[in-house]
Order: sequence, then structure tokens, then C-alpha cells
Amino acid sequence: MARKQLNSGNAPGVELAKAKITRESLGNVARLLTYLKPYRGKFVAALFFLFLSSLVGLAFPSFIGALIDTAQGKHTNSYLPGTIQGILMLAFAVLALQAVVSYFRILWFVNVAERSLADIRRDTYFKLITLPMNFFSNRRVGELNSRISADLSQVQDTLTTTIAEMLRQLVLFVGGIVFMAIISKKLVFALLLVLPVMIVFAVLFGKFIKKISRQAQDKMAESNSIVEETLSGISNVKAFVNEAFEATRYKNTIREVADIAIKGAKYRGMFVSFIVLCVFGSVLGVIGYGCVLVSQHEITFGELLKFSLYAMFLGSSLGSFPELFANLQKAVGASERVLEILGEQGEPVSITEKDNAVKQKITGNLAFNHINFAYPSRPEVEVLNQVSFEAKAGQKIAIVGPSGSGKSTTAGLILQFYHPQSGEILFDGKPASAYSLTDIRNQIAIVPQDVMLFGGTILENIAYGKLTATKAEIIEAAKRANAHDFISAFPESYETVVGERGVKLSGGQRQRIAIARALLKNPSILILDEATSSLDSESERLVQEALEELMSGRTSIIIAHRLSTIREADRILVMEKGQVIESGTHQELMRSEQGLYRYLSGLQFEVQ
Ligand SMILES: Nc1ncnc2c1ncn2[C@@H]1O[C@H](COP(=O)(O)OP(=O)(O)OP(=O)(O)O)[C@@H](O)[C@H]1O
Repeated sequence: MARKQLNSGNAPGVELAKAKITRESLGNVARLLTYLKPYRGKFVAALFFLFLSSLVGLAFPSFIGALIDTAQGKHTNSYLPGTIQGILMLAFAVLALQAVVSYFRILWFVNVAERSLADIRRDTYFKLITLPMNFFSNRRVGELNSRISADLSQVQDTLTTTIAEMLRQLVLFVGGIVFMAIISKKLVFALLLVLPVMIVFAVLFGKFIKKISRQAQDKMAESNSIVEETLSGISNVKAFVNEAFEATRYKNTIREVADIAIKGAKYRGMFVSFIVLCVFGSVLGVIGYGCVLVSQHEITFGELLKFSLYAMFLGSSLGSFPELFANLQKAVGASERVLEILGEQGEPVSITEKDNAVKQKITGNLAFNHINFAYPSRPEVEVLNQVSFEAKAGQKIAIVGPSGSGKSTTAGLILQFYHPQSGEILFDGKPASAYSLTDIRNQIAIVPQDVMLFGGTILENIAYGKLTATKAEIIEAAKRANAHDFISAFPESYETVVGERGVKLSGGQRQRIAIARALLKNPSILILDEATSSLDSESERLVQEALEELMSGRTSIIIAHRLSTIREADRILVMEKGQVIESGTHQELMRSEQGLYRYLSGLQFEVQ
């Protein structure tokens, strides 16, 4: 039977989909096996030791048979000593060899698998974080996460356990047949008569079971995503009093999972019963026939015992194949999903820190020239239509407009998260393509609506803007961002842990941390995505002051929700349905009586 896993993988409990084993899928997996290359010496040694230990395992029935025969005064095996003592001594020596070999085989297999898996994990992660935004908009975080955790753990299990076990069982199977044939061809012939029928039946049955377990896995994934969505949006669930709705939704899918799994278990149970009945039943029949041969003095009693032990090896290795094969199928599926990521085209960004130094400086001139854009996931919906504007270095450009008009999309294009289908984005008069992606993003900072803080300390969170910053630089940035005072008020000051397991910061405090982060980055172009939720007036004043400090001397693109904050902007672009329909200063735009800006201003004035 398949052994317990020997590694750090966390695959148990996560049922992974299996894939068809075809020449193509095996070819794919072979691509992952190239990760074994640096460790091939150890891997080959482990394989050899595995082979050796399996082979040595095959010697035991011979020892036992020979012991019985010798006790009865017969010397049936000319390769072994003729005395009980001699056989025992040799058997113990082989046992000791087996112990040593087994130790190294496990150690080396795990060693190779863990190291190569760490390499695959690293590459997959590197690939993931350099993939374009479009890749992420089409996938769920949970699904991607499971590729790195569950899928790779399955591959790991296969490398450390399944492959080894398959080889071991194969050696026992083939070796068993050969040794049995040496004892009695007639008996082996009898055994081989029943085997092929059982194998064909087992394969067909296995396919059927696979289909059912796939259904269960799909349903399970559905129920997992309910949990994930509900928990990550728990405040929404509570606010809408939708606990009952979510509970029913989850209860129903989970019941379906159970129903399908039970249906699967029924057939799996039948499958196991079949194996037990047929495999062991036929072994029993064959041994019965062996007894007849002993009574006719064709073989000795010791040889029959030896044969029976080999037959048991054969039975157990046959019994273990379905599970091992299923594991292999899962690993093939898992590898294909991992390879899918590894095969994606990443963005040309560097993942080595030393390549991140700015090579081409941008002073801060930015222009959009007749930009047309549709998201790759929805190519038929034009989100930006002929958008043109210019921001000279140091200017403040505000973008206003109703929800869905394309403001955040414009920011995404500046950051090169996406690329326009037509038109050009120019930095200092040169097209974006003339710069490396790293150079552009290194010289732009964004203060987003929802500031994301990592689960580390405040110091680390500010340092995210410039990883090489000294503590003095970080404190200086925090001071300029009006954040130093509130940070110092915490008992652990800059070492205070924030995020899920730490202090919860208020919206205004988070924004000031984001501003400090941006100050530290010292960008030429700044994108401010103004928070829609309003802060209390003191907090608002502190944030506004910090923003003024941040904006001074840089090109700022302000996505504004409150028109009161952008009166001083050099130009205001008014967007509607992906088009810039008005542009000018606050005064200019207010003069246009029928203008959208004036209308929106009026609305906000009424609300305030
Ligand atoms: N990743 C995406 N894939 C496909 N369509 C998107 C994507 N992101 C936004 N859109 C669509 O693009 C349009 C413009 O969205 P955008 O977020 O730029 O608007 P916005 O003006 O910033 O709105 P808001 O003020 O509500 O933030 C919307 O119709 C939106 O549905």
C-alpha cells in the first residue's frame, strides 16, 4: 500500500483533480522534472538504493523457504549456505544492509524532492508576481494560492513517495514473478491466467471512480470559494444581515459534496472488495494448486512457502497500484496547472533588487494622446475613448466624473498595468515603450483609496516605498506625512505591528502611512486616488496637509471624489463614459452653465 508521506507537503486533506495520463501530459511533467537536474546525482543514487532495497526485500522469501527446507534436511537452494546457522547469518547481514540502504534512500529522496520543489515554488511565485494585471482579473486569489500550496505539495508527494513506491512495487511485482517461475512454471501460469482479466476490470472501474471524485472536487472547490468570499467580505455579510443566505448557500453545496463523495465511496468500496476478493481469492486458489503439487512431490514444502510469500508480494503490489496511479494522475494534473503559470508571459520586470535602480530618469511630463482602451477580459466594451491630456512636470491634474467613467482605468494605464489598444502615453515626450517597465513604475507612486498595509510593523510598511531606506529616512518621511505623532503615541512606536494580528489603524492614519510610503519613494509622478469615505475634519486636515507636502514639486494626477479638494488644480478633466468631455481650471469650468462639472459641483454643494 502507498506509504505515508515523508515530506513537508500539505497535500493531505486537499483532494486534487486528477488528469489523464497521456504521452503529452507526461511530457509536460517531464518539463517539471528538469528541476531535478541540479540534484541528479543524489536522485540517481536514491533510485539505485531504492532498487537495491526492493531487490533485497525479494531475498527474504528465499531465506525463509531455504530455512524450512534445511530444517527438513533438504538443500534446495544452491546459492545459500546448507546450514540453518549459515542461512540465518546471511539473512541478518542482508537485513543490516537493507536498513542502511533504506535510510539513505529516504533521506536522499526527500532531500532532492524538497530542494527541487523549493526551486519550483520560488519560480512559480516569481512568475506569479510578475504576471500582468489582466491575469489576476480573470482568476481568484484562492485558486492561485492553491497552485503554490496544494498543487505543488502533490507534486512533492509524488516525487518523494509515489514514484519511489511505484518503483518498489514494480520491482517486487516483476521480481516476484521471476522467482516464482524459478520455483514452478505451472503455478505461475495458473496465477497469470487470472491476472490480466483482473487488471482490465480494475482499470475500467478506476476510470469510473475517477469521474465521480472529480465531481466531488469541483463541488468542494465551489464550497471553499463560498467560505473565502464570505469571510473576506464578512462586514458586507453582516451589514446586509445575509448570514442566513450564506449559511444556506454553504449548507447546500456542502451537502452535495457529501452526497457525491458517498456515491464515490460506494463504488470505491466495491472496487476494494473486488480487489480483495479476486486478488486474494486467486492467490488462495493458486496455493491450493501448489499443495497438490507438493503432495505429488513436484515441489518441496519450503518452496511452496516461498511461492506463497512471493504471491503475497504480488497481491499487495497489485493492490497498491490503483492508489499509486491515482496519486500520479493527481500529480500530473497539479503539474499541468503549475506549468500553466510557468508558461505564462510575465511582464518584463526584474526580480533582482540590484536591477531596480532607475536607469532613465523621468522629470514628470506626462501626456495621453488619443488613447483608446478596452480591458482584455472585456474587449467589446470601450472603457477609454480618445482620451488626451497633458500634465507638465509639477502640475496638478484632477480627474473627476461619475462612477465608472474611467478614472481608475486612466491611473492603471499610467502605471502600465494595461496597455492601450491605440494612442500613446508619453513620459517626458517619449513613448512609454522607450522606458523599461521598472523605470516607469519606480518613478510613479500611487496613494490608493484603500490603503493596503502588510501584516508587519509600521516601519516595514513605510519602508515598502523604498526598501533600502534607513530608519532616519523613514521617520523623516513619517514626519512630513503628519504620521510621526500618532505613531510615536503607540507604546511600541514604529515597531507596532499592524494588520490582521496587530493594531487596527483608522482610515486617516492608514492614508498618512501610505503618504509617508510615497514620500519615501520620491516619485516624479504621483497618482492620488482620493478616498471616497470622508474623514473627520481634524483627520482630513492632517491628511490634506500631508498630501500637499507630497504633491509639491511633482506631477500629480488626482482622482477626485470631493470637488472641494481640487479647486487649486492646474487643470481639471471631467470624464464621462470613457471620454474627457470638459477640461479647464475650476473657474473656467464653473463658467460653463450647462457643464457636467458645474452640475456635479452643485450636487456636492447641496449634499454638504
Ligand atoms: N479589470 C477590469 N476588467 C474589465 N472591466 C473593468 C475592469 N476594471 C474596470 N472595468 C470597467 O471599466 C469601466 C471604468 O471603470 P473605472 O474603475 O476606471 O471607473 P472609475 O471612473 O474609476 O469609477 P469609480 O469612481 O467608481 O472608481 C467600468 O465600466 C468598469 O466596469
